[in-house]
Amino acid sequence: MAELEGLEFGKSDFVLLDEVTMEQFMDNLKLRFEKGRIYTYIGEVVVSVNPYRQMDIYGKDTIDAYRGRELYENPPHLYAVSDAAYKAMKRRAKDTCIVISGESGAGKTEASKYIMQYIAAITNPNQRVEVESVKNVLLKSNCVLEAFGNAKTNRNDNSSRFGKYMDINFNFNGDPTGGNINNYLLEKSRVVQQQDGERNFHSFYQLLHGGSDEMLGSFHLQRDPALYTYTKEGAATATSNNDRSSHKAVMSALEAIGFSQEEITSIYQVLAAILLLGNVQFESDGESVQIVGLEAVNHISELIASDVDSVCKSLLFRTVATGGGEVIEKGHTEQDACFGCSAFAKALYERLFGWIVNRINSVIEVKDYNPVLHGKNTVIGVLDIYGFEIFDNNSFEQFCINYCNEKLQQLFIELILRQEQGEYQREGITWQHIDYFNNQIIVDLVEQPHKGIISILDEACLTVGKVTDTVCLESMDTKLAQHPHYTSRKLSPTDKTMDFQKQFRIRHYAGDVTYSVEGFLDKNKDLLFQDFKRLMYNSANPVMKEMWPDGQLSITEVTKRPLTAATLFKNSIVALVDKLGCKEPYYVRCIKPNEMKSQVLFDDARCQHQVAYLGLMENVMVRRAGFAYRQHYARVLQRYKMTCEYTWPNHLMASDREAVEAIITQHGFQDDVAYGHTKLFVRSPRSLYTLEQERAALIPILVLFLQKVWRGALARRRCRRMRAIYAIMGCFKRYKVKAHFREVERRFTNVRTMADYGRSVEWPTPPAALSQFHNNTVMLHRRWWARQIVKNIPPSDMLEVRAKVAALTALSGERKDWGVSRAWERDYLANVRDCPQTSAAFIRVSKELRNRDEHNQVLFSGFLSEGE
Ligand SMILES: Nc1ncnc2c1ncn2[C@@H]1O[C@H](COP(=O)(O)OP(=O)(O)OP(=O)(O)O)[C@@H](O)[C@H]1O
Repeated sequence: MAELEGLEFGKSDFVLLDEVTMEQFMDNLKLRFEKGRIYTYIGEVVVSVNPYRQMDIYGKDTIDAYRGRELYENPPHLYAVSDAAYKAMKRRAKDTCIVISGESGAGKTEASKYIMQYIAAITNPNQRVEVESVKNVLLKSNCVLEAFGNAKTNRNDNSSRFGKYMDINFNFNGDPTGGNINNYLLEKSRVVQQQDGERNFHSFYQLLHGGSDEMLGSFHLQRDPALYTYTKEGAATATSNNDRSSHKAVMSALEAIGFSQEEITSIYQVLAAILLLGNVQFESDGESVQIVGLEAVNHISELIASDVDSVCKSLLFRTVATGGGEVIEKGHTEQDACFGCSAFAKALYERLFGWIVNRINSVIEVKDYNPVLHGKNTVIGVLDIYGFEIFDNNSFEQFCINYCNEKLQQLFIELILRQEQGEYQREGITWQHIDYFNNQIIVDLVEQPHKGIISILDEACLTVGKVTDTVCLESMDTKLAQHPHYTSRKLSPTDKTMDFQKQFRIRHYAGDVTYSVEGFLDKNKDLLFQDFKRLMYNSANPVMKEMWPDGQLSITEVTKRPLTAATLFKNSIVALVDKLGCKEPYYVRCIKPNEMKSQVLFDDARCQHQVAYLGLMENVMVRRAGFAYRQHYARVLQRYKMTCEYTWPNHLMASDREAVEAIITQHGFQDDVAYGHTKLFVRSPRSLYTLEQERAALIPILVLFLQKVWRGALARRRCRRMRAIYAIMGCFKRYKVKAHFREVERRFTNVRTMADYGRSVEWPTPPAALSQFHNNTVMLHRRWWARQIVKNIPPSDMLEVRAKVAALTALSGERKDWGVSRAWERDYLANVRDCPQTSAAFIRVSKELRNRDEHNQVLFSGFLSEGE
C-alpha cells in the first residue's frame, strides 16, 4: 500500500487531460510509470503498465482500502475495477465481466491473478467451507493451467499460450458458489517445435527436473531435457530450480483441486509418452517404412496402456474406406509417418490440456443450485486473452489471434458506446452520436460466409486433390481483390515488402500484418488419422480413454468431415463475444513498457504503438465527446460541497440536485453540464479539473479545521456519553435495576445518541413530555431492558411507567419495534385502567390517540370508558 500513498502524479484519469493528443497522453503515461503509478483510468477502464518489479500495492491493507469504495475514492487500481464489477454484480444482480487485453508480456495474466485474489479476499467473510473450497480451487487452478498452458517465449518467460475465460458464479449473498473455465486455441504446434531461444510448455521441464527418480524411472525418462527432440530447444534456457519447485506446487495443486492419484499419474504418463514420441524415427527402404529401434515405442505403449503392435500400426498405417465400403490399411510414406507422429503428439497434449480444464470445471461447477432457494445466480467473467501479435513471420496462429482481437475490439467500442448511450437515455440527456472506426469490415473480411478468408481456407481444405497454400492464396487474391483491408504482392506489385505467392496482408485495426501463407492449409485441416483416436480410445487406462471419446467411431462411421481449426476457433470466439456482450464490461488494457523486461525503461515508440492499437485515444475521445464525468448528485455534493461559498444547514437543502446546481452555478459551469434524473454530467474535464484543484487546495486547511473540530467533537461526545451512562445508572438505581457502568456502556455502544437515552430515562411527566419520550425510543426498542426496568420499578411508579409505555406503543403505531407482544400491551392498559393515580392529563392524551386509527380505537376504548 505504501507505494500508493502520497502524491498523485500526472492525471489519474486520461479524461482529465487538457487536450487529447497522443503527446499529452504519452507524457502522462510515462510520468506515471516513472513515478511508480502503473495504473491510470480512462473513465472506468484501467490502463496498466507492466512495472517488471514486485510492488507493494497488492497487500491486505490495500484490499481493505479498496473494498466497497468507489473508483474515484482511491488512486487507480485493478482492485477498484474488480470492486466495481463485484458491486454491480451484487447490488444490481448484473452479470459482469472484466476483459484484460494487451500484448504478450504486458501483464494480463498477473492482472487476472490479482483480480481473482481480490475477489477471493472480499467474499465470504463468514468463511463457509464450501465457498472457501470453490475459491481455493479457482486460485489453485491458475498454477495448474500455467504449468500446462504457459511457456517461455522470447517476449515473456511465462507466456500464456492459450486464451482463458473464467466465469465465477455467485449466490445472492455475493459468495462464490462455483465457476467455469473456457480455454481458447492452445498453441499446440509448440509441443513439436519452438523458435530459437524459446521453450516447450513448462509441464515438460517441470516433469523432467522435478519428477522423482522413481517416477522418471517408471516412465522410462532421463532427467536431461536435451535428450528429447521436443524439449532440447529449451534445455539450455531451462531454469531447473524453478521447474523443480513449480513441479511440487503443481502436484500439490492437483491434489488440492481433487485429482485422484491415478489421474495425476495418467497426466504425467501422457507427457512422458509425448516426449518419447518425439524421439521415434522412421526409415524407408523404398518400399515400406519402418520404425528405427522399437525401444521408444515399447515404452510409449506401456505409458498409454496399449499393446506395442497397435502403437506401431497407428504410426505406420492408416485405415481408409474405399468407395465400395471396403476397409483397407494403407502404409504411410516416411513423410506421412513423421507428419502423423507429430500430429499425434500435438493432439495428445491438446486433449490432455482440455481434459484437465474439464476436470477442474467438474470440481467447481455449481451444484444443486436452486434459484428459488438461493436467489439469482450471478456471474463475474474474467477474460485473459492474447493481444494483437505482429511478428516478423506471422502464421496461421497469428491470423486467428488477430481475428479474435478484431472481434474483441469491436465489442469494446460497441459496448462502451452502447453503455454511454444507455446511460444518457436513462438519465434523459440528449446524446450526440460520435463517429468511430467500425472494424466490422475487417471482421467480415475474415469471417463472412462464402466470401471471408476462413471460408476460402475451408473451401481449399475440402477440395479433393493437391491444393497448395499458394493455390489458396491465389483464390484469396481473386475473391478479395477489391477489399480495402486486404492486399498481396500480386494485388500491389510495387510493394516489395511482401513475397510473391507467399504472403498476404491484412490492414488490421491495430496495424498492417503480413501473413505467410505457408502451412495455413495443414494447420487449418488439423488432420489427425482416425487410427490414433481409436488407439487412445482402446487404451486400458480409463483416464486416457476418457480424453478420446471420438475414438469409438470406426472408419466407416466417420462420415462427416471434422470442422476445420479456423472454423472451430471462429465458433468459439463468436460464442465468447456473445457471452461477453450480455454482461456489464470492465476493461483492463495492459501495456508493455519495453522489450528488455526493465523496470525503468519506457520505450516511447513501443508504448505509443500499443496505445494506438488498443484504441486508447479513441476511448478517451469517446468518453470526452459525450460527458467526461458523471456522478450521482449525492456523491458530487459530498465531494465538492467544500468548494462552495454557501453553507446550508442540511435540513434547508431541498434536494441534492439543487445543492449541486448551486455549486455549479457558483463556479460558472452551468453551460458545461447537464442535469440527469439522478446524476450530474460534466462535459469538459477542465471544469472537473477546476473543481478538483479547488478541492485539493482546500484540503490542507480543511484537515486542520477538521482536526480541531473533530477533537472538540470527540471530547464533547465522550462527555455526553459519560453523562448519559451516569443518567441511565441513576435511573436504574432509582428503580433498583442492577447495572454496572461497563455493562451499560457495552450494551449501549450502538445506541446512536446516548444523551437522548439519558434524557429518556428521566421519565418526564405526561402528556407534555410524551412527544419527547416518543423520540427517545431507544431503550424501549429493547425488550430486555424494558422488561428489566418494568420488573424492578416500585409499584407506585410502575403504573405511571406502564401507562406511558402503553400510550407510546399506540402513539408510535410501530408495535413491533417496541418488542412487546399485544398481550403485554393489553396487560399494561389493564394496569393503567385500574390505577387510581392515572392522571387526567394522560386520559386526555389517550382520548386523542383513540381517534387516530382503528388499532388505537380498540386499544383505548375499553380502558377509557371505565376510566372516564
Ligand atoms: N503487476 C505486476 N507486478 C509485477 N510484475 C508484473 C506485473 N505484471 C506483469 N509483471 C511481470 O511481467 C511478466 C509478464 O506478465 P504476464 O505473464 O502477466 O504477461 P501476459 O500479458 O499475460 O503475457 P502473455 O500474453 O505472454 O501470457 C510477469 O511474469 C511478471 O514478471
